Amino acid sequence: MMEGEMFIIRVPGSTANLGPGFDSIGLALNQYLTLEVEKASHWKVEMLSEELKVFPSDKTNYIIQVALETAKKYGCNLPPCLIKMKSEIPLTRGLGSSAAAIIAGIELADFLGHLNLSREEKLSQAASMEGHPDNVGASLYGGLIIGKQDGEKVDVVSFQPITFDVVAVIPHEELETKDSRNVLPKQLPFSEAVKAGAISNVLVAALLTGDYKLAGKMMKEDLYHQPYRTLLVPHLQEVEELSLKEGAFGVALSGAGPTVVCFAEKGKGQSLKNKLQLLMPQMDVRNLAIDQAGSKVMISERCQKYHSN
Ligand SMILES: Nc1ncnc2c1ncn2[C@@H]1O[C@H](COP(=O)(O)OP(=O)(O)OP(=O)(O)O)[C@@H](O)[C@H]1O
Ligand SMILES: N[C@@H](CCO)C(=O)O
Repeated sequence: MMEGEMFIIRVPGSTANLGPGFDSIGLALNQYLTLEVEKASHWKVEMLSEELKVFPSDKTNYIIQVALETAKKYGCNLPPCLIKMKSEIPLTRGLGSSAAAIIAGIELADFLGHLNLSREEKLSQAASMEGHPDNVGASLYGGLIIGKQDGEKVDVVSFQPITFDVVAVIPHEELETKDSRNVLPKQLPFSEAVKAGAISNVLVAALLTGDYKLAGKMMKEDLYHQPYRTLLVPHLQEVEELSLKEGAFGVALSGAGPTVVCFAEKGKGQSLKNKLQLLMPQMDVRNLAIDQAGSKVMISERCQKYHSN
């Protein structure tokens, strides 16, 4: 990459768990974190979205830290850059903002450092930073992902295209993932763990065979996390009742919350969104689609030529 040339990294946000797929299932959504990157004399981040202005604009920015750590792991030094960053993903709301930031940092290291990492290598690095593969896997692959992590080893299966609408009901209050994980039990009795695993298995089978009614039933029956987190997310039950009545086939807490995601058959999302927004004016209700592509690095022709040399 030459002085003055620029490349763009675009990473979708995501929703995790879909009810019983705790720490394992992720779905990419069409809200994006976007970085415009060009070489500079020192590291600097310019925030183009108001919400991002809470983050450091120097080398201590999380995305730069992820990039530097990734490059170091592969024995590479990165040249400093100016990053212009904007985001449509609300922060700390359960819509995968931290996972998108991690994927952006890894894509930055991969491109700038000519690392040529495979998607599996990127996922392994991202999941070990985030602690679970659900949101990072969706941000990287797009579509629906189902993953299992053991330290740095991740097994993942991804499915595209997945076609239903997603309506996100986003409260104005933040809920940090670590606080939402603190209310979960350290252990489950064996019989309950077996039941919870079976519910998750049926969810996956129902989603992949298009049996959305059954998928919605499984979302509600989750035993892993939603029963414990309703204490922190009192609106979950109300959103669930209203949206099932208004045509959603399923409702789940989005990741660690506090956002609630409602799933509707293709084409039904807009009217569900309009109805929910009227019923809950205090919430930010968004009609979203599933991102099928995952993270992308887009480069100019000259830059591409340099990069392939
Ligand atoms: N664009 C960004 N730049 C730097 N740091 C970010 C960015 N986006 C998110 N983060 C970091 O991620 C934190 C939010 O992570 P958290 O896991 O609590 O919420 P989330 O990722 O939005 O939700 P969930 O993990 O449930 O989907 C922020 O407080 C910040 O530290
Ligand atoms: N699976 C994670 C997603 C949030 O990072 C959780 O529910 O805590």
